[in-house]
Amino acid sequence: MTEILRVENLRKSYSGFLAVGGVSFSVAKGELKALIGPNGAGKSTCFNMLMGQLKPTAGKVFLDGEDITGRKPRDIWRKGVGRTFQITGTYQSMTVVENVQMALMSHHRRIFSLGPRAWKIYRDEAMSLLETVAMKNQADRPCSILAYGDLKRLELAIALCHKPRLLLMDEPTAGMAPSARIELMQLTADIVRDQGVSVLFTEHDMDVVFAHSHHIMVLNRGELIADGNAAQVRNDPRVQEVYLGGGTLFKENSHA
Ligand SMILES: Nc1ncnc2c1ncn2[C@@H]1O[C@H](COP(=O)(O)OP(=O)(O)OP(=O)(O)O)[C@@H](O)[C@H]1O
Repeated sequence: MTEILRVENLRKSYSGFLAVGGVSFSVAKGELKALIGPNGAGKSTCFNMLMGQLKPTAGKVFLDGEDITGRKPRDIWRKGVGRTFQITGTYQSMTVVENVQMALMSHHRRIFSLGPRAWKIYRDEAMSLLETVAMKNQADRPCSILAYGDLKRLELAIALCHKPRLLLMDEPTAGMAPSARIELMQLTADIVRDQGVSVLFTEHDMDVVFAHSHHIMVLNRGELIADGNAAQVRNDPRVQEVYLGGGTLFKENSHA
């Protein structure tokens, strides 16, 4: 297994309160890995430390072997760590393809160097990314009229503009209908398989988590209590205890 991300003994305390208490884990190249846990477990705190928004109290983060601990978010993003958020950050007045072109211009650092010609360039590349997320037929629609699930797929295309080696997805399916959730994660799994990108995501919907993740980590009160495949995590007594018996959360028809 080749690691893209390695986290060693990462800790964060807020005025003496230990939100993340020394977690260690890794994400492999081409892996789709979930980080789950009850509310307040420390998932967002962990993500924010990986992405540079929060400085760890202690511990190290390595990207492809390089120490990126405490680096600025923009540096980490430039090094190939992308992120999607719970709330989409698209420009509502622009069309779908223009939003992707804008992200491509930013990636190629040409955003301020072009005038009206801007919308002619990167269109083919943008259309190809829209094809990846099955949004090509909506390219010229304004974002303001898109369904929420389509906005999330567009956000994924925008994140891919920067050719991330690792993509962090914070509750990607929040606010979506159950069928759209499964579709979005299937799309993400296809991208992981076809492009070799690694994805680490947090999620509250256990059907989504158990249907698509290669591995699952469980955080509870800032401590990592499990890290394994679906069957290992489902059968872990500490995990079952945290999820109040598990029966209703870990469905038998989920993939092992
Ligand atoms: N800025 C802060 N100051 C003080 N405490 C904080 C701060 N941010 C988070 N916490 C606390 O740290 C703990 C972990 O919070 P965090 O948001 O990381 O959890 P989470 O697992 O992402 O939760 P959720 O699933 O509800 O988003 C919680 O007890 C939270 O109240």
